[in-house]
Amino acid sequence: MQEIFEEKEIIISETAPIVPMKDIVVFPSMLLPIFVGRPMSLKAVKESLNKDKLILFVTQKDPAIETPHPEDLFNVGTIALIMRQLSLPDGKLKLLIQGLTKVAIKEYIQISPFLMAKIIPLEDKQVSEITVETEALMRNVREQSEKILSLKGLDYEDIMAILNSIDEPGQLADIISSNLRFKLSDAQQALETLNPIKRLKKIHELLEKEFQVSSVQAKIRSQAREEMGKIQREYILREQLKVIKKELGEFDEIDEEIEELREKIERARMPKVAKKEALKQLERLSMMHPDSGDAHVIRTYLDWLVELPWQRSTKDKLDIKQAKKILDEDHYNLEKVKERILEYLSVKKLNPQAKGAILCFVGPPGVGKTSLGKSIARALGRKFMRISLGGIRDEAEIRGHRRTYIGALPGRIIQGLKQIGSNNPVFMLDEIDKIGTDFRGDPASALLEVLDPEQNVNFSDHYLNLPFDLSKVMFITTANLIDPIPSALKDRMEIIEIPGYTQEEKLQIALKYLWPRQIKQHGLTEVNVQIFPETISKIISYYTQEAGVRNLEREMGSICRKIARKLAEGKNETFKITPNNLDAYLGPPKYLPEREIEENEVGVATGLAWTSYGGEILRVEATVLRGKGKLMLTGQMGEVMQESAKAALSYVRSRAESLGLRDNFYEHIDVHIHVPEGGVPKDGPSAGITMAIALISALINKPVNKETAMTGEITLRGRILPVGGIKEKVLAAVRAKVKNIIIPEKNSKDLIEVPKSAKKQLNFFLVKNMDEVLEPALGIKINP
Ligand SMILES: Nc1ncnc2c1ncn2[C@@H]1O[C@H](COP(=O)(O)OP(=O)(O)OP(=O)(O)O)[C@@H](O)[C@H]1O
Repeated sequence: MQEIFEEKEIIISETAPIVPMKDIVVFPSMLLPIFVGRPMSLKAVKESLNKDKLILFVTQKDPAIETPHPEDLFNVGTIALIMRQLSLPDGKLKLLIQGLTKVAIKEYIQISPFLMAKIIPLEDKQVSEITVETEALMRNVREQSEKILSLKGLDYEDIMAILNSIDEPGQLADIISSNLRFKLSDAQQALETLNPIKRLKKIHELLEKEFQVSSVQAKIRSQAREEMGKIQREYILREQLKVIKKELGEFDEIDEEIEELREKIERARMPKVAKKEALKQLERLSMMHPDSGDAHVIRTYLDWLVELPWQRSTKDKLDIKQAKKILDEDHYNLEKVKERILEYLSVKKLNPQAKGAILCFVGPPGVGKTSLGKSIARALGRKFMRISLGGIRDEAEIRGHRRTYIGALPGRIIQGLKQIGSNNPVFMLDEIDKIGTDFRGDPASALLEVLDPEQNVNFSDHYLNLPFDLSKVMFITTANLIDPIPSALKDRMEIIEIPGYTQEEKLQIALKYLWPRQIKQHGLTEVNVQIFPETISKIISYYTQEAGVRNLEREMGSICRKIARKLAEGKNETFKITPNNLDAYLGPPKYLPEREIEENEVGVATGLAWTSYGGEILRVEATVLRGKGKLMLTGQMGEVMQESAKAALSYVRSRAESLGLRDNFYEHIDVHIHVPEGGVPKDGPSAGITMAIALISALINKPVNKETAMTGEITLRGRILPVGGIKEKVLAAVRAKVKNIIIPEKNSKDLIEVPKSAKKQLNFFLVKNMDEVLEPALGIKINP
């Protein structure tokens, strides 16, 4: 390269065309090949070739810019001579260039079609003498370069020969910079430093840093190589073993099975502990007789491990508007519940890590608890899984059996997750109010571990004997009644009550959801069959008696089946289902509206009960017989109900005088209280005031107003305490066509839940104590 300078003196003109460089800083002493492809650069090269073959290479501040403007370029670059050029088939040019001198850009005189600038040559400062210090610096720099090049595994001998031959500090710095590809900004800074000693010092620093990075890089590379080597070695050995066994005729299905399991373990993306355990068990399996019982146990265990969705999740859709649309599409009304679900999803959207509360839907059967769960899963884009906990008494149902048991299996939670194949489904646990406890452990406490966000990250199933992360699962529980839910579980859940539907609500649900769904499911259309709202009302009153709509849907299903058959038999007409021809489809009515009492009777009071099937009318009968002060209670009353009857009697005794009874009236009589229907067990304190009224009516021989229904717990002193299920009870009172309803004053807050249409049909008496009940029920007033 020296030769070029000597052959012909090069005069650098005042202007130069510019080629912007994306990823390299060109130094004066560099001889290097360059590819030019951008249109602006090709034009600049053409200009230079037409003139003096000199061209200015300036580096871009940001390599990502495709068409740089002056402000995108550094201000100092290197003028180079194009020594050779070669056109490539793709239109690019390959140049061989020799860096000549640094220049600073004074001003741009042209921007398009290529950049051109006025330039001022920059001279390095003179170094008068090479001091000992400089010499030492130069040696250090050479040594470091050698180390780095060798760490990078490059062929360094030629470069070192050049570096050793240079004794000018500035030139040494440039050659190193051009050969050791520093970061662009560092290399540019070196280019701009005109003091050669300072420049070399800067290079020294950069080399030091580079050395450290290269050492670490080399270490990582060798570790990776070692690791790969180990895996490859094992693989090769195993393959060889296979071949040898095959040659010897020993390779059989067992080895193949082990290999297959090993591959499955590798693919199952288990956490480290689980994988370690799986490989351990696989090793044991490979040493066992394949038909032994133990081998079978291990095989089943490994099958479970490899098929569990350890890391498999579905992606959540958290579009709240869309979720609302889906919930509305699937369910009529239920605004409160939907609102709560949307809030839950919104929190999830803002903070995906949030450990949301566990929702618990409580309500009678057929009110849509399960189908709400399904809608939530649909709205979130998750899978849906449902298991029923009704009647579970054994803890192992939840947590699995230890593997030592014959036929042991994981618990239902792990089973469900395997079945569904993702670790974040919406998981519905039905009938949480019906789990029991006995000598086989306490399933509720195992459930606590499942539901508690603090613990379920490491849920341990006895069968797996390994922690499984349940924290991504969205658990929803359902129950018919709140009270039987174990309180520790209740504390961890957010209870959302879904009370029964009114007649009107049922009608709307039937018209908008159930009927269209049924006709579609049976392959019918609106053309084949028409149903009238009055017909549906008749089905609701005469063919079903429920708080939900499940039986209603079933009855509609049977209508559709009958019509489908007729159509299939060739009857091509439009079937109109009217209240009058309903019998032809569903047979005679199954229920007649609740019996109305013909006239006011002595000793019969109308109470209101709340069962898991909704509200019901409850007639309480009391009779006074000659006797010795005995209290007889019949009609399968539970303990609480019996105590409540005793409290009612004690109240009557304490108010004997005001009621016009003798002080010791009870000494000569027996009292019998009966609650029909005798075959059905009943319990709870809410019939307290009803029993008291029936009793007083029998004692004072005054009939009870048949238009009045009542509910409330009574204390010994006649105070009236609030009771549950007010909405259901009010609805039952409306169905029974009574006019007045007596409820505890403390229950007034629950009336908000009661539909307005129902409230309009009743006179409400909100009472604080028993004395206030006497007037609407018996038409008597007593002094407090
Ligand atoms: N508000 C509603 N809007 C539309 N359909 C409803 C509504 N409520 C209930 N349903 C329908 O009633 C049927 C029964 O509901 P679902 O099976 O969800 O009841 P459930 O409350 O889970 O009962 P269980 O406690 O017995 O499991 C479903 O087909 C459901 O779609």
